[in-house]
Amino acid sequence: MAPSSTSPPTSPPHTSQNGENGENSQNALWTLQDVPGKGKGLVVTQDVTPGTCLLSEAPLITTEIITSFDMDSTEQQLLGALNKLPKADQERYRSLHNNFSDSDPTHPLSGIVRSNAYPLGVEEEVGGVFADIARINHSCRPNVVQYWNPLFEKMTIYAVRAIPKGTEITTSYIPGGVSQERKQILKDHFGFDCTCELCSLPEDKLRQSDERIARAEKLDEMIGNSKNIYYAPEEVMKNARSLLNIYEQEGIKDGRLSRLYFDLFQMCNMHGDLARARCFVKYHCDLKKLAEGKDSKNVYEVLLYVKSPQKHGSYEPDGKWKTAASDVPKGMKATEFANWLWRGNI
Ligand SMILES: C[S@@+](CC[C@H](N)C(=O)[O-])C[C@H]1O[C@@H](n2cnc3c(N)ncnc32)[C@H](O)[C@@H]1O
Repeated sequence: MAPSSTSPPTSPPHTSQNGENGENSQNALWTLQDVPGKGKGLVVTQDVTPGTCLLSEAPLITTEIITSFDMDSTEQQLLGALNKLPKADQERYRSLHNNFSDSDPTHPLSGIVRSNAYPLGVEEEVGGVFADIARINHSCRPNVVQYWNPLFEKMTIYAVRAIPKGTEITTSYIPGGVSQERKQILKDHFGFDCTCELCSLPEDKLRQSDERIARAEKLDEMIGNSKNIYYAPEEVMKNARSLLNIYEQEGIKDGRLSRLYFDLFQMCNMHGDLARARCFVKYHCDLKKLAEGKDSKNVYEVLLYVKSPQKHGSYEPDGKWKTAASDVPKGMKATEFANWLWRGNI
């Protein structure tokens, strides 16, 4: 369980936003509260189901304005950008947490960027500071996923697991890894010692989790290797099933899971198996919808392949696993279907 707080809320409850057009619903979904050992955090005020949009927010400031590596100039550029904002937004920015206020007291605005900015897209250099999203603490087993929606120029936060009332909303600031690596990155880049539910497990449980994650990384590497996909697809299928089991055990619901399904989609397509390709791309698409909303650019892009997997560049019509997209079996029991889907590797 993510930590929850019994402290009184420090702001009134906030409403959900549907992520499609930013309209507010009437539901108060979260409040800003003190969270023991982590400063402030966002805590849900009601049970939240997976796929709920908890926040959809435009940045107060983006780091596009930063053109210098010199800290004094960076601070000046941030000050210039901040002064252009309405007074209330300036105050919201200045009130955000700065983890570097002791080590670098002369650059407070830069310290706020370093402590709170999110990249605006995958492998994107430009970051953004968001007034509410900045209050979400990190967990190595998070319950939400953040996604920069370039179509609306907003960061969205969707629940990817059920979040019981009173539980803190947590996201991951990093891509994953075993506990020692995670701790090191969080310390080096964000300046804090992680106290999340995963890092706080008893030693033996943490060791077991680390072993699973290390094995998952090896499997992921094997599956991502194009030679294996081409020459050893049966082996890849078996390893993918094992990887899926680890993700289930570890509660991993982020991009690693949706990428696994996309890899399988491409592999089945490459071997002419349109029926399984269609199933795997559908699972990928469903996960993207859950984590990014149905108005995500990534969802629009893959919907075409759910309908017509052969339109993807990976399709090889004379592959050795040849099936038609309409060959997906109907009316099977779940175990029978899984046995078909995984080619017996269940
Ligand atoms: C982006 S801010 C999150 C909101 C912040 N707690 C606040 O009061 O505004 C990141 C900071 O929160 C704290 N924090 C976030 N996740 C944490 C975790 N898992 N363990 C310990 N501290 C955490 C650290 O001080 C970190 O530098």
